[in-house]
Amino acid sequence: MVSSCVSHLGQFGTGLQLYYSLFQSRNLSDISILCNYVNLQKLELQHNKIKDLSCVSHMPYLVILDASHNEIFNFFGFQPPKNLKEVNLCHNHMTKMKDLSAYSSLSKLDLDYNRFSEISGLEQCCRLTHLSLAHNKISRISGLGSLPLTYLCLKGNQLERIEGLENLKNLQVLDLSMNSITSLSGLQNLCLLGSINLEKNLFDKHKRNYRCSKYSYTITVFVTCSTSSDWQEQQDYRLSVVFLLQHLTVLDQEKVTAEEKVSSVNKYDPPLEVVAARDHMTQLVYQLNQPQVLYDSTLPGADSPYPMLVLTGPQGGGKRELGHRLCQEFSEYFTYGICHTTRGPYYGEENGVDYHFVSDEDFQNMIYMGKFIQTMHYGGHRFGLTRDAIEDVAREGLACCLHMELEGVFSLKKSYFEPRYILFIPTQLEKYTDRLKNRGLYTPAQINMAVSRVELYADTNSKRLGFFDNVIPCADDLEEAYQTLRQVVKEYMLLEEQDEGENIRASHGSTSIGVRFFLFLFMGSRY
Ligand SMILES: Nc1ncnc2c1ncn2[C@@H]1O[C@H](COP(=O)(O)OP(=O)(O)OP(=O)(O)O)[C@@H](O)[C@H]1O
Repeated sequence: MVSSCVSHLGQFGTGLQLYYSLFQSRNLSDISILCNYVNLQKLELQHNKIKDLSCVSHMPYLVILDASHNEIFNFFGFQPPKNLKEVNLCHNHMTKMKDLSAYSSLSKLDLDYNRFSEISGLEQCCRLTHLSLAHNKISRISGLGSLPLTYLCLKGNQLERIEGLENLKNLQVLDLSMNSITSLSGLQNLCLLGSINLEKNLFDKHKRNYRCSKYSYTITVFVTCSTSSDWQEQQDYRLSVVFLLQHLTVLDQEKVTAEEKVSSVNKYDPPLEVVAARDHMTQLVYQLNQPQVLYDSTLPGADSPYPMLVLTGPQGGGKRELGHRLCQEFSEYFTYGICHTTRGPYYGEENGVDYHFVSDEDFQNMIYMGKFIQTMHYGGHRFGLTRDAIEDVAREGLACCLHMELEGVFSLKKSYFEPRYILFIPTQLEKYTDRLKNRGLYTPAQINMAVSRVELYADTNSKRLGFFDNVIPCADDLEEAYQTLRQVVKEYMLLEEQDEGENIRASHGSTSIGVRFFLFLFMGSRY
């Protein structure tokens, strides 16, 4: 039978000089006669009843072997042809893989529809770029080491976790559909992955926390059922995968759109502008829903806006202490605007002095009541500046001094207030870290977050010219920073060092007149 096939099919060259041979669907079981065809380079044996491939040992030039849809039990039961590149052994009866290090040219291996329960013996196949093991009985991804795989299909197995892929740096296409996977964890480092199929798995409503490498935010990704018919859940699921795998172009056989990419970033790691715009919009909408109150003390005048000083910088870097000292020294001109927070008071902090300490519920109600100009989440707590806080200061004829994180600054910049923004930036990270540790208030994670945000401030300063009105480096000793701060503030106020006290007091008598004059200078000198 085989010899008649050989004589009829695919023969070129003469006699035993056969390069390409095709024996599809011939009901063949014994192909031992092929031992004589030593020059074969491509052999197609699919849809037969072949059990034994040992004749391949006699084909040193074989490059492509297709023995799919046969009855083979023995995995690679032949001596390695030196140049064997592509092997298809799908739809056979193989159960155990063996060491393939001798098959060093192997680049494509199809083993779908067998009975393998474990991936092994492939680690040394340093040219293997395509591996398909769909519809086997594999329950763990292992044995892939750092293969140069660009394509990996493990569809229809018994996988519960995504693991063992972290070193597949070249992976571009991954099919894990029809398994029992419940979490996306394990996909994080696949930065070249362009196409993934996760259909028909067991993702349910588990919350997963991923650390965003950039600024060490912890974001929560909701992994929802990919087979769910609920549109919103489906959207959340897609966005969370797209966020995790930023090079993705195809997800579950559907093209990933540019809109999805933007939405995923805006959802899970929004740029500061987006956070600020959302916060501003929220506060504005709730304010507009309330009866309008005229806040006359802080309304921008014809010549100048209401003066405010905003001290910003990473947590615990010194801005609060410096601000307090400034308000004490220049108490006739500045006082602190008191923000609201949902965090509990630290030892020594007083309600209504350091913050208004409120519950989450009260804070939320205040948002609904349109009380806030800006709010922000920080370290698991909420912080917010109300219009009343500024108004209380303004009614005393004083300028308002505030401290806040960068997101607050972005948000405040969208309002009609036009403060001076002074950035305090730690210059020695080690000392800044020690300072945070010594305060004894923060967990290691909080310290890491605060320290990692120094870069965010520095980046904002270097990329946005004029975003901060002044930048004051903060070394370990805050004295120098304070002297710079007072100098800066005096320059705003157009005060000369030698006669500052008399000058202002003598010229303007009462505090409020003095302040009004100072306010004019304060804001006017800016433009
Ligand atoms: N309304 C607000 N908007 C944005 N950020 C705010 C607001 N109020 C306070 N913050 C900032 O939130 C961060 C956390 O506030 P918290 O009072 O817990 O800080 P802290 O540990 O006392 O450190 P710091 O000495 O920098 O204030 C600080 O950087 C603070 O300046």
